[in-house]
Amino acid sequence: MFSLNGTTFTNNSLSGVSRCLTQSSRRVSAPMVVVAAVSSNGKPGDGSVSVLVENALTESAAPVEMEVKSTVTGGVQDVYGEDSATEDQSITPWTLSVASGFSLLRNPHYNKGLAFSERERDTHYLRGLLPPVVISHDLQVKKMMNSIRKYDVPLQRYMAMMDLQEMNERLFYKLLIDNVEELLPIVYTPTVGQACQKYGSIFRRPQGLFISLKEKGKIHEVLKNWPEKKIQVIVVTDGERILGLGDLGCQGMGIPVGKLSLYTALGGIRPSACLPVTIDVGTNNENLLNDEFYIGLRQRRATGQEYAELLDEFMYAIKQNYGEKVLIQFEDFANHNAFDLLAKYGTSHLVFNDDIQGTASVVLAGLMAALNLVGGSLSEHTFLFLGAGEAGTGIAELIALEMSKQTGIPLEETRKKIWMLDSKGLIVKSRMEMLQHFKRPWAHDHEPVQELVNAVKSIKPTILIGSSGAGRTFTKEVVQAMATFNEKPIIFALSNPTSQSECTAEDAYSWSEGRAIFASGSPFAPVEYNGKVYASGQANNAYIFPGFGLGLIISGAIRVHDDMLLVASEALAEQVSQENFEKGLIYPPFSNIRKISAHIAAKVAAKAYELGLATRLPQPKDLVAYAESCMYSPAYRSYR
Ligand SMILES: NC(=O)C1=CN([C@@H]2O[C@H](COP(=O)(O)OP(=O)(O)OC[C@H]3O[C@@H](n4cnc5c(N)ncnc54)[C@H](OP(=O)(O)O)[C@@H]3O)[C@@H](O)[C@H]2O)C=CC1
Ligand SMILES: CC(=O)C(=O)O
Ligand SMILES: [Mg+2]
Repeated sequence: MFSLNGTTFTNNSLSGVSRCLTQSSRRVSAPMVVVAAVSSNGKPGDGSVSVLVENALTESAAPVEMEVKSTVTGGVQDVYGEDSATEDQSITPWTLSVASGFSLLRNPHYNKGLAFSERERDTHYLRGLLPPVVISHDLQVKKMMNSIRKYDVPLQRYMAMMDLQEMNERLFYKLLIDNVEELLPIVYTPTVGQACQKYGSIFRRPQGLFISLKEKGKIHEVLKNWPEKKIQVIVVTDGERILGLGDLGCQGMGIPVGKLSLYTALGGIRPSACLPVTIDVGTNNENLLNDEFYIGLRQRRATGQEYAELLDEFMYAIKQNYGEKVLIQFEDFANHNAFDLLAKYGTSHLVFNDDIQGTASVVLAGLMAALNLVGGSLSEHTFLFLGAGEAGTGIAELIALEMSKQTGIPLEETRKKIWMLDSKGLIVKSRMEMLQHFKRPWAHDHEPVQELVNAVKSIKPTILIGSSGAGRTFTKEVVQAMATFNEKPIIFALSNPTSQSECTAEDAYSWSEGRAIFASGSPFAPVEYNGKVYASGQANNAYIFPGFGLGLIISGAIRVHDDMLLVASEALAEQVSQENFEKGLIYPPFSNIRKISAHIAAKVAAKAYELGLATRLPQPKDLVAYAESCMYSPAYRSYR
């Protein structure tokens, strides 16, 4: 235990105290680092734990290095700072210093690289550690984009981005925000898929928490090893259905890391409030099990009670550590767990399944916008899905709900406008007994149909949605069939990454003779067909979850409700401009995403207040302005 300027530090309370200090200081400047060679549990350890403390202690804190040498309790300190009477006992070698000099440059939260001003270089012992030039944040962005563009291989660009995130967090986020359309495909789909496939080889430093079966019984303590304490959003995966790439086990970590970087860049959640988690219960991926560089548990997946117990311990440890209002986003779980987890924890925690709910909301928004181009109301359309899993049935249910709200027709009836095909063919009543529970509402009267093309010809959908994870399944025959009975066929190829997309933008436009209204989960470059350029939209839940999460946080919501998903869809659809429609776009450009997120957040928050699910009172008058004011900005802070 020791005191500094009236604040008492103990081994156990150190990190907690450090966060309190951070929270209480918005106008901080001298970045402070506390270093102790103990574990965060307060036990003597072999590693060192760094806890960042923005200096809120005094207005005039000098950026000098202060060392507090500890003795074993009760001992007498000798001239060397050691207690010879107790030298056989373990000690805690505390050092406490303002982050300055070399350590400041190595600290991603505070580092500004060449943007440190002349004054900061003087006051923070940076002279000589940096070349003489001082450059602006904007010039740093330009320079970094130049370097990133030099890499031809997307994975190299991804690694350069990850290195930057670990070197200079604010530059990383400014780069991403200022160049979102160019960099989204790098930090997110499709490149993040490749990164997960190679995560074992490219793993350098922890970007999130790995919670494996080895941590069973200790998850509460493991959470304390994460340096940040005030967590608002957790994205968690167990790696079993990573994009359309299948079971990538522990290497799925790239997904929570990527999603959370979008929470910050697109939704303005502070990076320190984001926690990526990968639950490792093993993998059934033989290639990974035999890969010497695999980083996860080398065993087949635990299931049943063993799985449920680990998840249960995790969910309750989260609540114990971070409280009732931390948002837990389930991501890329396999459907045999995803629906059950959402149902199980939906009544006790603030949970959101992005694949089921976020995808539903983004697709509904795209459809609402598409109706401006094709006419008719939702209930006048007929829907066919290829893929009846999380994404497919999640979207179908939200569309049916919206149709029911618009028309007053019961949900059981509106569902009849929606047809689904899985790997065994069209979902029909005769298959009912064998169907998983989430497919049953979609089993309608029809003779069995095996092939998609035959289902298209028989059902004659106006809207075709791919959510199968099976690449190139919208064949020429399928798209041509859609174009024979639809003037403007609406075709969504949602599966990620690009390799798994049900068709390409070029396929959709050329096979439909330029008449398709097309959107895809991973981006495609504009396509030229018959002398005209067609730009397609990206139907990806990245439009929804950042703003949705922000809305939950600013209202202090305690539960997610379907009506919040519906208003999020409306908010997104409202952001599509006439100019976008004229280009055939049904989503607004990602370059406006922070404004879009603020609108989504405002509508979600308003709905939370209306439903009595908001706890942050009183309700702000202008929720859009409030949402915007809460958003993290990557602008550099100046250090005194
Ligand atoms: N754009 C976006 O924002 C999002 C995109 N996705 C993408 O959607 C895809 C599916 O995800 P998700 O729903 O979670 O996965 P699921 O595993 O839950 O569902 C996949 C469904 O596709 C069916 N399927 C698989 N292969 C075929 C095939 N060849 N023909 C017909 N049906 C097939 C499966 O059938 P069966 O049940 O018989 O096995 C299952 O019903 C992924 O690629 C994912 O990346 C997901 C979320 C968001
Ligand atoms: C986008 C997304 O969440 C997925 O493909 O799983
Ligand atoms: Mg996902």
